[in-house]
Amino acid sequence: MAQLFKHYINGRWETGVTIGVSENPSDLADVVGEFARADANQTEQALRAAADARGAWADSTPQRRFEVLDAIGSELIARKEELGKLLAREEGKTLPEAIAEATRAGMIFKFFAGEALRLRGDRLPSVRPGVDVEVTREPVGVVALIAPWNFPLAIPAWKIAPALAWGNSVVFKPAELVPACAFALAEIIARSGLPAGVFNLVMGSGRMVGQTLVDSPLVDAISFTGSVPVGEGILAAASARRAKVQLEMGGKNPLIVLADADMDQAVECAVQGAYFSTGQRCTASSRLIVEAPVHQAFVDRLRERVRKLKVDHALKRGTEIGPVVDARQLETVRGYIDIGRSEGAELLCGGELIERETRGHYLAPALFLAQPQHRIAREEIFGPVACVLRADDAEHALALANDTPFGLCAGVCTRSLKQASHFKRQLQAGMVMVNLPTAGVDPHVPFGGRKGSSYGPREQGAYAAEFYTTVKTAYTLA
Ligand SMILES: NC(=O)C1=CN([C@@H]2O[C@H](COP(=O)(O)OP(=O)(O)OC[C@H]3O[C@@H](n4cnc5c(N)ncnc54)[C@H](OP(=O)(O)O)[C@@H]3O)[C@@H](O)[C@H]2O)C=CC1
Ligand SMILES: O=C(O)CCC(=O)C(=O)O
Repeated sequence: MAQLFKHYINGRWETGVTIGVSENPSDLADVVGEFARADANQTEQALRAAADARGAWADSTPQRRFEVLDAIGSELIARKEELGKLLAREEGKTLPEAIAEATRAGMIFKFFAGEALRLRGDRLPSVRPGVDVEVTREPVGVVALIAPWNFPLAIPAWKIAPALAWGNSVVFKPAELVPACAFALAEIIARSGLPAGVFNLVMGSGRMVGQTLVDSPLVDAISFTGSVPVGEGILAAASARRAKVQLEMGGKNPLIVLADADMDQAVECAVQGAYFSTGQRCTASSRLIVEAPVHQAFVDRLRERVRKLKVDHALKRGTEIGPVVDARQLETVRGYIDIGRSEGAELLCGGELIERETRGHYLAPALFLAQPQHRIAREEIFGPVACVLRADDAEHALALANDTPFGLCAGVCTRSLKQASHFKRQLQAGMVMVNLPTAGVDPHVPFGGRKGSSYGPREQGAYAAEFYTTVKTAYTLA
C-alpha cells in the first residue's frame, strides 16, 4: 500500500479532504506515495494555529531558536543520502544533484540557526537631550511560504529557516508535484521541539490552498517562488490588503562567452548552467551569447558535448540529465521546441523524446542557433533547451544580455580582469557569475533578481531579515 503523506497542522498529522498521487518522472509505474490535499477550511485551520502560536515563538530566546534550527540542519545533513534518493525519485534530478540539495538544505538551517543569535539592532543618540533611540527588529507574524517543485528541499529550507530564526510562525504550501519531500522535511521539523502551531504544512493545489493563504487576513507576509503569472496575481491580491510580499520568479539568464575565454571552461559552464537539473532552474543559462571570433568553435564543441550527455533514470549511476518533471512541463518544453523551429531558429541537436528501460518523461537536450527576437530567446522555457546568439563584439554581447524583461542571473566567461569588472558592473541582474555557470549559488549570501524576475527584499543570507522582520524605533527619556 502506498504511503500517505499527511498535513502537519497545530502539532498533529492530519489526513486531507481529498488525496493526490505523487509519481516518479523517471518511471511512471513507480508511485512515490499518496498525499493529503486540503480545502479552504483545512487551510484556515492551519492559519488559525499559526496565528495562535505566534506569541509563544516570538518570545522564545535566540538560544532556543538556534537549538531548534541547528537540530533540523544536523538531521538533514546526516540523512542526505536517503533524502537525496527520495528527492531524485520524486522530482527527477540526478542522485548526486539531489544529495547535494539535501546537504544544502541542512547548511541553510545551520546558517540561520547562527543568524538567530546574531540579530542586530542600533542604539543612537537622539536629537533631543536625555533621550535614547533604539532600532530593533521584531517578527513579522504569520508567514505563508509557497514553494515550487524544482528545489523541493532547498527552496522550502531557505524560506522556513529564516522565518523561524526570527520568530515567525509558518504555513508552508509545497508544490503538488513534490509532497514526499515536503513531508520528509516537515517530519524533521516536527521533531525539533517547536511549540504546536509554529510550523504547519498544508498540501493541495495552488488555486485552493495557495489562494486561500494569499487572501487570508491572518497572513502578514507571503514568500513565493514560481511562475511570473502566479507571482503577479499574488502581488496584486497581497498588496490590496497590504501584506508584505517577496516574489522569486523566472529568468532568461545570459551566459556571455567573450573571444578571450578559456573554451573548455566556457563549454562546461554552458553545459552545467543550461542542462544540469534538466534545465529546470530559474538560474539556468538559457541564452548563450558568443562573441563572433569564437562563435563557430564554441558551437561545434558545445554541440558535441550536448549530444553525448547521458539522459536516463535519475537514480541510475552515470546519469547526467534526468527526466522532465511531469507530462505538462514536457508538453510546454516541446511546444517551445516547435515554436523555435517554426520561427526559423536552427535546431543543432536534441529535442526528441527518448525511450529508456523505464517509461519516463525523457527528452534529448536541445541546442538552437537563434536570433534575439525569437521567442525561445526571450521566454523562460524551464527545460533542457538552450539557444546560442551571435554577438559582433563585447559591447554587443552586453546589450543582448541586458535586452530581456528578466534580471535574475547573468554570467561572463573571460580571461580579462578588465572585462570581468566591466560586465559585473553593467549586467542588469541580481547575481553575476564570472567563469562559473549561472546556476548553483551559495547558501549564505543574497539570492534574487531585478526587473521582472523578483519583487521585494532578497532571500537568503543576513539580508533575508528585511523580509522576515519588521523594524521598531523606540525612544526613551532616561
Ligand atoms: N522561479 C522558479 O524557480 C520557478 C519557476 N517556474 C516557472 O513556472 C512555470 C510553471 O511551473 P508551475 O509549477 O506551474 O509554477 P506555479 O507558479 O504555478 O507554481 C509555483 C507554486 O505556486 C502555487 N500556486 C499556483 N497557483 C497559485 C495561486 N493562484 N495562488 C497561490 N499559489 C499558487 C503552486 O501550487 P501547485 O503547483 O501545487 O498547484 C506552487 O506551489 C515553469 O515552467 C517555470 O517557467 C516554476 C517553478 C519554479
Ligand atoms: O541555481 C541555484 O542554485 C538555485 C536555483 C533556484 O533557486 C531555482 O531555480 O529556483
